[in-house]
Amino acid sequence: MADEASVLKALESVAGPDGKSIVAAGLVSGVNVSGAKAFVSLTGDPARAKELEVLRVAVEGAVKTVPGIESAIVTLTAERAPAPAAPPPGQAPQRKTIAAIEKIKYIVAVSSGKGGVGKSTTSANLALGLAAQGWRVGLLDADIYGPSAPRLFGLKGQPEVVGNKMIPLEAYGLKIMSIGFLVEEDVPMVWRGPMVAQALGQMLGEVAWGELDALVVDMPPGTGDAQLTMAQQVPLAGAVVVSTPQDLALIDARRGVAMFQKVSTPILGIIENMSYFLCPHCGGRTDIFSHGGARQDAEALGVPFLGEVPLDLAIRQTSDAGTPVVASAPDGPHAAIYKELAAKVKNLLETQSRRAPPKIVVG
Ligand SMILES: Nc1ncnc2c1ncn2[C@@H]1O[C@H](COP(=O)(O)OP(=O)(O)OP(=O)(O)O)[C@@H](O)[C@H]1O
Repeated sequence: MADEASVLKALESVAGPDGKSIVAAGLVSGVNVSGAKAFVSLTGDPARAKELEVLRVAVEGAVKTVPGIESAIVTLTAERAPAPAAPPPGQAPQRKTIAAIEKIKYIVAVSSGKGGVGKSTTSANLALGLAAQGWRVGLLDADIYGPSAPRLFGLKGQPEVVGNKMIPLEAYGLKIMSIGFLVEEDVPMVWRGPMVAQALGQMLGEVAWGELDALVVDMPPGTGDAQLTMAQQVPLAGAVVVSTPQDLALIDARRGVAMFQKVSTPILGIIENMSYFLCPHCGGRTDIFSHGGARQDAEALGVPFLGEVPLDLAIRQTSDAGTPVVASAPDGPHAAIYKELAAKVKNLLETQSRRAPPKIVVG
């Protein structure tokens, strides 16, 4: 079976613009083999974009000669200049967009300041809630540290590649793409900045999303470099920040809000997850953590508070069984909560002016 080493070996025979092997010249920034598919990223000087494009085709040909490889996706990533300093007050930062995603009306990030607050569960149910409003919806699981779409939607297998595009998997009417479909589950992933950009670029620009009203992006938790890179590179229409009521999570949520503000992405609002406990036996409500913190935080930060989702056994069980609650019990009380949140998000997206269409910026 083909592996990264055999692909890299084949790449050694490809000469770069200066005649040296592209491997020796350091142009290969990532190689990933998944079954019979190879993903190769080339990183080079944007001033040589034309030469690199010719090279991309040559690399594709070379990779396909490796026994066991049936298709190759080769992408070009511009060498990133150091992150620009904060823009002058009142001026939006320059946005580097790595892919043209013109058929997607709104791209919405779902983010959290820290892990484990239910960001993925919220993303999945929010996406289903938007679909329930009649929208065509995609879900991009960009959580490179712990992709959860395979578990949440009970999806296994790899996306088919047709031409040079990956076909998203489908579940409950959503088009779904996850980094978890591309890499083995138990392979530890170490992500450097350019690889994050590369992976995201592939999942956005090299997936046949088709026409979508909304693409919900389940972001990696936290507010570090990877998250900032993503927020900068995706032409986001807005961001939803998920938080739990504990103080620490709220401090992190504030950081999450600040991160999007830094890259001039409108915050659509904060959702408080695991806000209160609903007893499955008596239906009684208990505020396990001090309640209302996210609402107060949202008010203090001047961003909308979208609503509360209870800590509820049915939500956990359905999420972990691959049947998110909005899909498995669409008329139940939990689905009603998510649908209401989705209606608010839809309304905010529609009322807020649409961002300029993304441009491919090289350099
Ligand atoms: N409202 C809720 N009620 C009950 N369980 C929940 C709720 N929201 C999420 N969970 C459960 O909490 C766990 C963590 O949720 P999830 O994976 O969505 O979090 P996350 O923030 O995406 O985590 P990570 O940072 O690890 O990606 C899961 O087992 C999920 O089923």
